[in-house]
Amino acid sequence: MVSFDDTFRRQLHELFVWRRDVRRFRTDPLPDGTIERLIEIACLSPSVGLSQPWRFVIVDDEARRRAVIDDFKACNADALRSYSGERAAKYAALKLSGLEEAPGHLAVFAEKTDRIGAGLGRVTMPETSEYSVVAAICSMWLAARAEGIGIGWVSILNPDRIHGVLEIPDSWKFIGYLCIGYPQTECDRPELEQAKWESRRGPDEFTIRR
Ligand SMILES: Cc1cc2c(cc1C)N(C[C@H](O)[C@H](O)[C@H](O)COP(=O)(O)O)c1[nH]c(=O)[nH]c(=O)c1N2
Repeated sequence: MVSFDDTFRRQLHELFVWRRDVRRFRTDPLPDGTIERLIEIACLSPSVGLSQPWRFVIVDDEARRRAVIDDFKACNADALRSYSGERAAKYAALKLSGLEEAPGHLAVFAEKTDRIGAGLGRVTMPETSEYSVVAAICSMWLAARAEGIGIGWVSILNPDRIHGVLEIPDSWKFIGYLCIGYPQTECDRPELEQAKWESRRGPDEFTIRR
């Protein structure tokens, strides 16, 4: 039996508070095997029917990384055009990826056709395979933070282009692109809150009873 004491619980709470979406990375490399170890932890996550639909692509190739950065720039420019006035000015000032600086690039996909798990839990809700992959990313996000490593989730990308750049099978659905590295700073408040883009709200705003 394993049990967790108050000290651990307090520290775990601190981990939740201090996990951040990181966009500002130091460029020093991660120790060999770091991303592989984080993937190992991610694979301990819950998954529908124990289907383990997560698929990880460590992107080391310079040309592919550059193509992802170019795609981000194009998508971000499109996104900027969807805002006007003060919002547009604010959006333009945000830093929304650390793709250029982060030593680690990890693309994450959900395998949609694999028979692992024999379809259990997915018959009425096939999207639960994507949910399982998101759960895996969250585990990795927290585990990384516990080691002082930052992760930034980038979704300002065109999934079809990412598929092409990385030569990914059609049955894999793109879930997210993660930048991984040492953060320049640490903070207990989301960067979007510091930039006055949005503020974090309390649980009362999101909870109802029936
Ligand atoms: C599915 C998904 C997709 C994205 C994000 C998150 C998630 C869950 N986030 C990070 C997001 O902005 C961040 O989590 C919130 O602002 C809250 O900040 P903390 O994560 O608490 O630091 C994010 N951030 C960013 O700068 N560029 C991006 O493309 C995305 N995309």
